[in-house]
Amino acid sequence: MPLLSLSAARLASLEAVAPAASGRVPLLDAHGRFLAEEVRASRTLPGCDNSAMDGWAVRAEETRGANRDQPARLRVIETVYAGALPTRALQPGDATRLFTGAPIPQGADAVVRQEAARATPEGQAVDIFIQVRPGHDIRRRGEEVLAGAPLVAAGQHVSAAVLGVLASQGVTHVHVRPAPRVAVLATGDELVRPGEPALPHQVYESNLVLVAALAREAGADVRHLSRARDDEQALREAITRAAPEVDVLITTGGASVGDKDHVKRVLTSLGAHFLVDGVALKPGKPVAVARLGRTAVVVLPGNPGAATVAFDQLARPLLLKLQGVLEARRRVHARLSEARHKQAGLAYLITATLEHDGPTAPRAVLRPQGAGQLLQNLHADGWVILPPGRADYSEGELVELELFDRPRLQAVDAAPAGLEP
Ligand SMILES: Nc1nc2c(c(=O)[nH]1)N[C@H]1C(S)=C(S)[C@@H](COP(=O)(O)OP(=O)(O)OC[C@H]3O[C@@H](n4cnc5c(N)ncnc54)[C@H](O)[C@@H]3O)O[C@H]1N2
Ligand code: MOO
Repeated sequence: MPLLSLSAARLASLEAVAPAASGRVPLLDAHGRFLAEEVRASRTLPGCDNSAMDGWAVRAEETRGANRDQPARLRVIETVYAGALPTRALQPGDATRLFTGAPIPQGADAVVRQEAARATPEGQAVDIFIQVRPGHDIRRRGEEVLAGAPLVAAGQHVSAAVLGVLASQGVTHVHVRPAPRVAVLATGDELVRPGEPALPHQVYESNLVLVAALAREAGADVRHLSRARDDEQALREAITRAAPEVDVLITTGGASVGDKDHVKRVLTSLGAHFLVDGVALKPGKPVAVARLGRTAVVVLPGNPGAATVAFDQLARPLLLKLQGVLEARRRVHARLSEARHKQAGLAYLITATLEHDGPTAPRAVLRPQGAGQLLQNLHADGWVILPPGRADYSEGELVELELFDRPRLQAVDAAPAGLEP
């Protein structure tokens, strides 16, 4: 199979999965999932004009000219707490004592907070020390949202903020799709389990925890972590054990062309159907995506830096699609901090930090890059994308940077045709 371009590989790999059926769950169980439905406001909020402060409801015109030396004296006709209703309308010269959240009585058009007034000892009257305008310290009915307005779109991540909004509407349950079940399998004879002694030629196995955490960040339920030797039989057994239990099996290592790189061969012998086998991408070129029975399989290269890029570009979209979500990262233009030479036929993704140093486009400061390295990923703002078709880039040249932060999320079925995932 020839190397696919990154965008072609993305589209091809998304064919490996379809969104799971959604179910209705209690609000808190939806935390961290993605909404499978649009939620509209069923209530207008606030539901009525109410006080933003503890104080007195007044007729604003009756505070004209009031100050500490010449307060406006008003008669207090009743006290209203949040959750109660006023029973009397304000007539000229009246005020109602009320507390934050209490409904505004008829006839009142402003609130004076209690620090700007003083009640007489018996509480029958109040001296107002400030002049207020109509609307002062009143939260207006509907100023937050009107019944029927869209609140949260399908595909949105259910954060604490989203849950708060839904609860404020009296919602108890929402539709979400279940977390995709994931297994991660690391291969490599040179790998040593963290915690055990490692000689200089040996490597601590770090991809299991790395990939499991990346999968969780994409909403997955990581069920199964395992390791296998670079041995066809051991790999066959490990894959056969893990795959049927999960929606997505992610392997790392043994993906390339070396004598001990058996993963793709073993998958083929088990009947896997490859949708992607190699991408014009660096790092991450050997990545593959296949279907093995009902399980999608993503074969990541063993180099941790390459595994990170390949996961981000192919496994993450696939996990999100299972949850009904299409993610589009924001892109900005930035000036390259240094010249770069690359292989012309490949797209390069290089971690970078953005530095805003003036009125022009920000600088993309490239992190030291190596497919085997991970430190480059710490504190990065995104990937600089150097597309295929060119080999040399000069310092200061404008390039595109894909930001990790605040991607746009949409429901898969709501995505307009032609939007590149
Ligand atoms: N002759 C060629 N050699 C290579 C090619 C090629 O096209 N022709 N491709 C290169 C590319 S690109 C990559 S990326 C690597 C990845 O290949 P593998 O997936 O087969 O990775 P391994 O050989 O198993 O390991 C590579 C490297 O990563 C370390 N590693 C592996 N697993 C882990 C782990 N779980 N935790 C930490 N580190 C791990 C391993 O020790 C190796 O250093 O192949 C190139 N070769
Ligand atoms: O994917 Mo490899 O990391 O390009 O060397």
